[in-house]
Amino acid sequence: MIVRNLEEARQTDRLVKSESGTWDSTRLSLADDGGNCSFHITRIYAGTETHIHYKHHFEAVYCIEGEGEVETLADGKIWPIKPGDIYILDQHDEHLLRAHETMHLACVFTPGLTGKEVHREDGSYAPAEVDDKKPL
Ligand SMILES: CC(=O)NCC[C@H](N)C(=O)O
Repeated sequence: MIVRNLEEARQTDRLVKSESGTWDSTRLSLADDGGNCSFHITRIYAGTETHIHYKHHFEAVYCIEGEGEVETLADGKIWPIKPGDIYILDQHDEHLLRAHETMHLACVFTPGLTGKEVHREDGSYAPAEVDDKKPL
């Protein structure tokens, strides 16, 4: 059993600030907890746009607070996002995330992030390392 608290986690290195200056994210659960996922509370700052393209991860994003939109680049479609909405990047969809107000999002990544990833220029995180010492 593991119990953590958001405000306490924000006082530790679980709080990560983006190099782009457009978001921060508190990694409440990471891959080393043992599940094949990680769980984050992410704040997307008001008035910003972030280019994201998770080529190696599946991500589900639930909006708790704040409004914005996602533009999927393959089709130019704009998806308004408000509290209560979930968007699911089931196709590794390349997108722009725009926040009209600061958005508070609960994000689940599969496979889970280790916490050391940085957003690369193409908007992705590197693939999870294969643990080849793990028994099959
Ligand atoms: C919604 C989204 O993917 N924002 C970027 C940050 C990401 N949630 C993370 O925690 O690394």
